[in-house]
Amino acid sequence: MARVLLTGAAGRVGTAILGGIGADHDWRLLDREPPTGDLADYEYYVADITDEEALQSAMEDIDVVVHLAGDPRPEAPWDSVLANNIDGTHAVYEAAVEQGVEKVAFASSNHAVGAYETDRKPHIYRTESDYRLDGSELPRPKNVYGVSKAAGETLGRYYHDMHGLSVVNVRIGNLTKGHPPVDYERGQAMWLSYRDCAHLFDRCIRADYRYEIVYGISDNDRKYYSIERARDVLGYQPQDDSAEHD
Ligand SMILES: NC(=O)C1=CN([C@@H]2O[C@H](COP(=O)(O)OP(=O)(O)OC[C@H]3O[C@@H](n4cnc5c(N)ncnc54)[C@H](O)[C@@H]3O)[C@@H](O)[C@H]2O)C=CC1
Ligand SMILES: O=C1O[C@H](COP(=O)(O)O)[C@@H](O)[C@H](O)[C@H]1O
Repeated sequence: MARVLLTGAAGRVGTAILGGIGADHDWRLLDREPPTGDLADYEYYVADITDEEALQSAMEDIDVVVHLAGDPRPEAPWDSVLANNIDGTHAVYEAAVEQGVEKVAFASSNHAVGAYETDRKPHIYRTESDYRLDGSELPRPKNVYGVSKAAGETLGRYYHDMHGLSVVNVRIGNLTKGHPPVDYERGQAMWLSYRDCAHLFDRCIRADYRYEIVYGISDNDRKYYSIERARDVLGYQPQDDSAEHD
């Protein structure tokens, strides 16, 4: 069993992960919100992600950090993404190096590459399109939230190259519980089910890798993100497809 620190555990992605693989690893949780419901059963740190002392303590004897904490709003202002997303991710990597953590899985976003869609939409959201981003392309954000996610990916590159951490950046699509977004082609093309989300982060915890950027979507008929890298490197085997909900 890996010893895993999950930051941002009280949010939607954290809920999907713990709901699917909560029994499969030895978890420690961190969030600035106090635990409610089942979260109270876990070892839990209530702290801001920029609190270096709390991070040092939360990462003691931890093998893998799954870093989700941050401002998830595409419309988030600069001061918020600077503090919560960029400073927060920097603080996580600093503590990870200090505490000898082996791997970090970072919740990046489709918004790190949102500008590739300009002039190509809505065609690329449709089944007949074979346009794919595969993770080898440069970031092209359309908002400062996306800029903060690109910065997080680059921080990971630095901490991999200069400090030897294994890093996987998961450019998460659109996570929704139960069914894909309705009347939203883009959201259907980048849908990530709760089940596939939990499985994908399980693979991030278990697999061996160096520095990776993968897309976190289900195996949707409509897609403009390739999941081949996640399949090849992580052993990701998604079970869901937004088309099954049409
Ligand atoms: N939900 C989605 O479809 C997607 C999410 N993501 C990323 O995944 C991560 C999690 O997103 P969600 O679960 O959807 O968001 P959420 O808002 O539901 O959860 C985020 C959690 O992080 C905590 N948090 C925020 N700032 C913090 C801070 N400064 N210190 C400590 N805890 C803090 C919040 O209290 C919350 O529990 C975010 O980094 C987001 O950018 C990326 C792409 C898509
Ligand atoms: O990064 C994120 O992306 C999803 C999907 O983006 P949207 O533009 O289709 O809403 C978003 O729902 C989530 O809040 C955000 O963190």
